[in-house]
Amino acid sequence: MAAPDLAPASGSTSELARTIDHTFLKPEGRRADVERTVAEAAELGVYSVCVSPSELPLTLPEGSDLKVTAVCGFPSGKHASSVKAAEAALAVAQGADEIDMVIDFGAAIDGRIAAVEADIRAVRAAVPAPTVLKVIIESAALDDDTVTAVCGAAEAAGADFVKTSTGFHPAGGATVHAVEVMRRAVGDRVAIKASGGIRNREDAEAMLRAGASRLGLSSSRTVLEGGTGAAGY
Ligand SMILES: O=C[C@H](O)COP(=O)(O)O
Repeated sequence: MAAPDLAPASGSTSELARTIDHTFLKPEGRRADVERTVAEAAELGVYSVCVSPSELPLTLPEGSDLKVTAVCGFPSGKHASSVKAAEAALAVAQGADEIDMVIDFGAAIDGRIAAVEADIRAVRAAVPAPTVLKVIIESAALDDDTVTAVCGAAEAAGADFVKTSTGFHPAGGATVHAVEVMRRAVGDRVAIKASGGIRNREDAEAMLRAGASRLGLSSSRTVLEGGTGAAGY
């Protein structure tokens, strides 16, 4: 398993940028939107650019150290495990450094945690380290006990990160409370990514203080510049 990325929050804008997966996942996204997102990610100095798997391979700016993140089983999580595994493996073959997979959170609500763990294990087996595997639990759709149980399943299955949200669920996105519950569940053994609905710097820094070490943001520029971003993905 890759070493968890647990660097604490720090005050500088460039250090905040290095916690960000700059994200563009709009279903109606066009190639020019993705190219703009990649260029903006490089300009802002963020950690990675996060896109849909059909956008891979990406052309990165010359000399850039930008990482590539692809989502998997996104956004519903209701894909067969073998399909998620194949999707993740293809994304890595096409240049993804990190995979953000969505669990079957309906199964989690049912209490079928062993099935959730098996689903994560299937993807982990398809994309072993050094690929970083993040597990999106859609925390706003789950109660705290279920969030805790799913975090345990993700840890047991070898995930590098647990991640709050897709940003697509009507129940909402990341909250400080969810990050705190996740931190209690995984300690410092698994890293935490907060994503979905983070629109300003104050909220971004609150997530980091609560225990996240990575942020998923479509409003990266506005957040880094201290403004308030619009809803988006
Ligand atoms: O994982 C990333 C999310 O889709 C980003 O959500 P957002 O558009 O609310 O920042």
